Amino acid sequence: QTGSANTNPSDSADDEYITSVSIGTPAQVLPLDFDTGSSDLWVFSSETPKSSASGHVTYSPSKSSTAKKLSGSTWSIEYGDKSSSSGDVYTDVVTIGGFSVKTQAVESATKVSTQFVQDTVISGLVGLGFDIGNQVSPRPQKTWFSNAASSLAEPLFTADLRHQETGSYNFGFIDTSLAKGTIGYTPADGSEGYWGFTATGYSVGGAKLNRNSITGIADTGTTLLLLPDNIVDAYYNNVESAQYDDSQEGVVFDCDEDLPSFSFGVGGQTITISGDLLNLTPIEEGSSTCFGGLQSSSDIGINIFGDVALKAALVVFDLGNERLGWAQK
Ligand SMILES: Cc1nn(C)c(C)c1CC(=O)Nc1ccccn1
Repeated sequence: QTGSANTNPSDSADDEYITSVSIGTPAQVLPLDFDTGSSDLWVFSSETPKSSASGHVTYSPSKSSTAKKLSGSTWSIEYGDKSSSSGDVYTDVVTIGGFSVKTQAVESATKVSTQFVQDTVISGLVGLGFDIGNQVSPRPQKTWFSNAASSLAEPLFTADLRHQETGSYNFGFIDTSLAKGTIGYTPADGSEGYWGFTATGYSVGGAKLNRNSITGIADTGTTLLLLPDNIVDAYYNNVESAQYDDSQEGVVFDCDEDLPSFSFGVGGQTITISGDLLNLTPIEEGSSTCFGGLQSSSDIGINIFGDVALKAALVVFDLGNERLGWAQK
């Protein structure tokens, strides 16, 4: 068996990617953010304070004949950007891309931070990280993919995120036609809950790859490519108008700059992110100053290959072989 779901950028800056997920009987369809950087499936629900839920599509377990309360279970999660949510837990049928998991833990939010309240285009997250990262207490729950893996043709999924166009999450199979290059594989480290890996080197503007390795995570739930200061500086030294903008908390530059590409080596392949993908968006509507897709990870403590990097590749999240595959798109 397999599953295939389309995913769409949430806005003109490709801030997030929205995928429709069916929950319950009859189906309640919610727009969710698939996040390989976390391991909880949580949703805005009938239990979310009305003021917080305003503008969001919500899940009502009481309207689902297959919903069951997981008595005594609660959850609470805080993301790296300090956004957070918490609540209680139901099990229900969850269908993604035509594949159904009958008894999936659906974490219902009774509390959500302002970042989520304001982000009305999504109704929650689908964690696609490793089960060890799940935040349900007292008994941690499995992710949707973990529950699905044993029934899928192959225990893997792929992410094909695109700039301003429809992409896909495929489960149980690899559509190699989505990629231009060969898929290179490298070991994945799931010990922290997310998909950790090491890139073997990098280069700016088509130069030869150096051999400075970068250890980080492949994170569909984070917008940016977040790397150490030395790499960020090496990149923006090639961008004449680049400067750090305190209010934007990142490097900005003139929108009409011709940005260099950024490449990294992984699994014997080279993934090149075009300069266009590294110009994220004007800092404000109509501004001629743009915000960079590559920013510093130095105060985060972890390097994150977020959507800006993932958009350049077809990425295979191979749980069965504990490895990540990358192919140029
Ligand atoms: C770890 C980290 N530090 N900082 C500054 C950022 C932005 C991150 C990544 C992060 O928070 N991603 C996220 C946020 C909400 C939902 C899903 N993923």
